[in-house]
Amino acid sequence: MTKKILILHTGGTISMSEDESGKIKPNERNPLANISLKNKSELELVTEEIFNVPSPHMNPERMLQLSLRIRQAEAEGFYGAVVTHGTDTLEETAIFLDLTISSNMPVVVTGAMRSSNEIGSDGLYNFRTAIMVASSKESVGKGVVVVMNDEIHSARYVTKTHTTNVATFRTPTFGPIGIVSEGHVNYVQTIKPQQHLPINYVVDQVFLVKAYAGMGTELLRALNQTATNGIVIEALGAGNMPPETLPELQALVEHKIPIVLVSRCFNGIAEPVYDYQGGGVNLNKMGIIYCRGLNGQKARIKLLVGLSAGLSGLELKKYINN
Ligand SMILES: NC(=O)C[C@H](N)C(=O)O
Repeated sequence: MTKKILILHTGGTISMSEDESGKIKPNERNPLANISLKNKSELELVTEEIFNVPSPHMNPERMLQLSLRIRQAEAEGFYGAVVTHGTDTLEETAIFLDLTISSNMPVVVTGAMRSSNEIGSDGLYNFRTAIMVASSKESVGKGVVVVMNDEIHSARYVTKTHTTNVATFRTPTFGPIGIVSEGHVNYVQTIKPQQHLPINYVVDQVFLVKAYAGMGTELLRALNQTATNGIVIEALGAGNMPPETLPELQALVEHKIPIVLVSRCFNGIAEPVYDYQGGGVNLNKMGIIYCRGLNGQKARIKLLVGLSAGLSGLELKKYINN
């Protein structure tokens, strides 16, 4: 039976090319139109250019538009979906889709580090591999995955780790969930299921701040406003903050602005472990929410999705904790 795969192009280097001076620019015609597949007769590719933007131009409204299109695709009989995307914010869009699409349909996000006409361009290759993964029966029920450089990563934990290397996408702490080799899709691990919130609207004013040695109250005070819906802090080590920040953190908690804490460390999980002034035990008692295993930019998307679904108080805490 022919499998229908929805291809959603959003832009990024995968759709760009290099000019004579070596500058990378968007194209009128998407270079991925030239794809050739081994099992073409078994697949029907339906292509839509939903956006044509570099990924620093992505935002939660566009992520929502993508999510809504994919949710509709299942009802239209699609077997799977492939999203091509710029790599700079790919991990944010991927987790947004993962948190907001509740179906078992395979959804694969991919991109490229080299534009279409550069030597060693990885765009067409990643695109073809992504289609292979999206059409594999092994991918059903795996949630949203990111496929780059022959690796399959969960949308939840994958992150961009290098500015230019084609092996930039990595999953710190947990590793990839699978690989593609010799045309075969191999999953090697499954990750914990999570709650899906199929939202239809997104809130704004959710901020991300990084902690540093000697941090004071200035940045946090600037965010202590009625318009602020939530704050994610990339805290120190296992989840600690400099003591000088405590009065302003307390003021934010009193103003009922949700504060979510992750670690600024590349590996590991933030947890309330240390019982000193500014240590995690203190922060947890104050009502600051710990988010396990996500990096700052992903925790921000999770907080934004939770708030957009109308969660607050204990419900929000439970959602973020899991
Ligand atoms: N490799 C890439 O796709 C980077 C590009 N700046 C983008 O995110 O759109």
